[in-house]
Amino acid sequence: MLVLRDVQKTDLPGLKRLAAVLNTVNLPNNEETLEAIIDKSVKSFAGKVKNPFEREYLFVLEDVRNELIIGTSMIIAQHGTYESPHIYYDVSEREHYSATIGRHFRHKVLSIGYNYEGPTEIGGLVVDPPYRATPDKPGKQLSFVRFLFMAMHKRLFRPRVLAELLPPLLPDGRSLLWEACGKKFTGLTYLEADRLSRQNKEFIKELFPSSDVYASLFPERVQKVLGEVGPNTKGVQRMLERVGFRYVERIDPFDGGPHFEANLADITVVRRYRSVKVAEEDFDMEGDDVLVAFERESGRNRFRAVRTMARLDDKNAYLPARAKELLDVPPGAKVSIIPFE
Ligand SMILES: NC(=[NH2+])NCCC[C@H](N)C(=O)O
Repeated sequence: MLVLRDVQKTDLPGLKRLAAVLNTVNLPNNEETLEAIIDKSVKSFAGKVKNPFEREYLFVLEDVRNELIIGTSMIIAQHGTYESPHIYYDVSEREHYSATIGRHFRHKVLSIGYNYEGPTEIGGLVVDPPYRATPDKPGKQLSFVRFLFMAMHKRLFRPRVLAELLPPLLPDGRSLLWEACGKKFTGLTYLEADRLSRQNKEFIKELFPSSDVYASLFPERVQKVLGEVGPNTKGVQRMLERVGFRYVERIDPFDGGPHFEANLADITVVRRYRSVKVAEEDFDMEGDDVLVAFERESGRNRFRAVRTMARLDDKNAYLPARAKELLDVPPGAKVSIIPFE
């Protein structure tokens, strides 16, 4: 069985193993970066980062049979601050018409934009390949646990939630949009720029053209990837759409990956969030597929959640003994629940 929980300092080797097999920007394969992410998350869960909007939470999914970390996901309480704005391209359409020669054009125009009080961002979703597409649905668990956590702590998050989705990339990891645009203004490779942008965004603001860019100037195959997701991200896109996220006509200024957003309060599973007491009796038969979380006030590993069958009435949740054991929750304690369907 699988358990979702807040990352611990002791998870570093587990995360390194995962980062090494995946080699993705979502989980950088670099010890110092991983350490910094863990440290920030531990402080965030413990409330030791004073300003809630500076918190960043890393969830891990652990296979309890072999204690392997098989995936991660993140919540960044606010993406885009005064020191480090969230940068994007607004995608709009502009029409040109000449009466004298009778020509009409519809152009796609990219306009650079900045958010200084940005939305809450969900990201960093990775799953160990052998576990993908298994009946436990680890990817969906890691995605939904963020909605569960945000539903439990709405005041700690912004009213808008953003997901920046990965675009299709070339087999060698380059981006078609970057080759046609960003590279010409920065002199950097996509990988260099992507890495640098995690610490420093000044160079984007200074070097990217501040005026609008007509996408019509790009080769056809570049225009085609604007706002498209890569083949491995199609499932994520569908899942986000099912819970209420929409493409907001914004893309990543480097690679053209689309931005999907929703109001936190409107996300379907957030609306159906419930907080109830754990019943004395075990779960019997009829029930629903849910994600249940139990949170402790103090100590390490404050947050735990599992996917399980459960029956709910007005005040109580009837949980299988195994789920209670994995959550380490006593009868009568309050648990938080969202549907998993
Ligand atoms: N793929 C990238 N690194 N894009 C550049 C940064 C864009 C991102 N929205 C930010 O403001 O942080």
